[in-house]
Parts: sequence; C-alpha cells; structure tokens
Amino acid sequence: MRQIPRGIIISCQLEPGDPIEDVCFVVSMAKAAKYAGAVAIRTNEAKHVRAIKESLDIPVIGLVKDRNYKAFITPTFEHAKQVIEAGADLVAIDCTRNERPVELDKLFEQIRLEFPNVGIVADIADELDAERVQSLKPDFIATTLCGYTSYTQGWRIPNLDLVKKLSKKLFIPIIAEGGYSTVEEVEKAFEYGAYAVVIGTAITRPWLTIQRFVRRAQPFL
Ligand SMILES: CC(=O)N[C@H](C=O)[C@@H](O)[C@H](O)[C@H](O)COP(=O)(O)O
Repeated sequence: MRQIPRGIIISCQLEPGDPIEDVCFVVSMAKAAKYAGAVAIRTNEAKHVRAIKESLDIPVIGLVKDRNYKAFITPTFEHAKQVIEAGADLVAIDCTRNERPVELDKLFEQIRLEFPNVGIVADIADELDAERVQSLKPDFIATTLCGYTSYTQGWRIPNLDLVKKLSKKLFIPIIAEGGYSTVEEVEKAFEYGAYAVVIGTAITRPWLTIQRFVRRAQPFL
C-alpha cells in the first residue's frame, strides 16, 4: 500500500499571525479528523508534526513554509529534515517554477538518500509543473499551489479541470488540494480521478469562517 490510503486528508496548519498559537489546537483538529475517517493529516512545522505523531496514529505529510524563498514550501533539505525527524511520513515540496535555493532533482535525491522510507508530495501550480516533476517520480502530485504563483495568479480554485487533466495524463496519483470547501467539489475531484482530496481552510481555520458571519452582520449593527 502507498504511504497514504485513498480518501480525505485534512490540512491543519498554524502560521505566524494566526489568532491561535496553540499546538493543542492542531492536535485536537487532527484527532477530530481521524475520528471522522480522514486518512492523513497535512501540517506545517516540526512542532506540529511531532505533537500529532505523539498523540495519534495517522500518516502525516509535513512541510515548512519559508517565505524567504519564492518556492516557499520546504525549499531546502534542512527544512525537510526538520519535519522528517519530527516524524513526518511524507514531506511536501514546492515543485513550482518559482525561484528556488536548491535544484529540485538534488533536493529529491538527498531526501531519498538520507530518508529512503519517507514519501514525497510534489506541490505544483499547473500542468507544466506536474509534467516537469514527473521524471523525479514523486509519490504524489498535489495541486496545492494553483493560484499561488505569478503564472497561475487569478485562476479560480479549486481547479477541478487541472485535477481531471493530470489524472488522465500522468502515472502518479493526484492529490486535489487548494480551495476545496464543499462536498460537491470533493465528489467532483474524485470523479475526475483524484487519489485523495485535501481540505484545510474550510475546516481548520475557523476564524475565517467566523469573520464571514461577522462581516455579513456588520450592516445591521
Ligand atoms: C498555498 C499554501 O500555502 N497552501 C498551504 C499548503 O500547505 C496551506 O496553507 C493550505 O491550507 C493547504 O494547501 C490546503 O488548502 P486549503 O486551505 O485551500 O483547503
């Protein structure tokens, strides 16, 4: 079996500037996800990976976001090492055409050499990114960065067309990710061939949901 079975993956991340800074929040969310039948958790930072792995038995995709680089998701081996040593079963790597500090093939090679049991999720933004990374044989390709690069800026997400195209064309399983917020979108992604679907913000950033309600109430107050 692959490192992750087919199904729903919950992305549970906290970043600087978020109103919650508590690792317990990430762990509780991960527990809720597992209880409800999610097959894996995606999270950022070694401290979150470690806390989840210590509390429950579920595959974790780890990443580190470093905004000093344009290719900001786990841009170097050092970033990857942090989350892998914290217990991540897979590591997510920014595989866009954005400027990066290390060549992608070198980064893949070093991760595989030092951590042969850890899977690699290639986070891409468009079809060309996916085609290019295919030769490096990542375990999964995720549509995470569609809409978040200069060459996909303004594209509507979730990008179900991209999932459809990639699933048809590539031999690597596709993870649909980025902007999924309704059950209908998730159904479509599976219908179009997704191996798994990641849902994050719609579930694990509750302050954004609250803000939506608060803003709609404003004119009446
Ligand atoms: C672009 C970027 O930095 N994406 C991150 C990748 O790890 C996360 O902030 C997202 O929450 C995750 O991809 C899930 O997507 P959504 O939150 O839209 O369901």
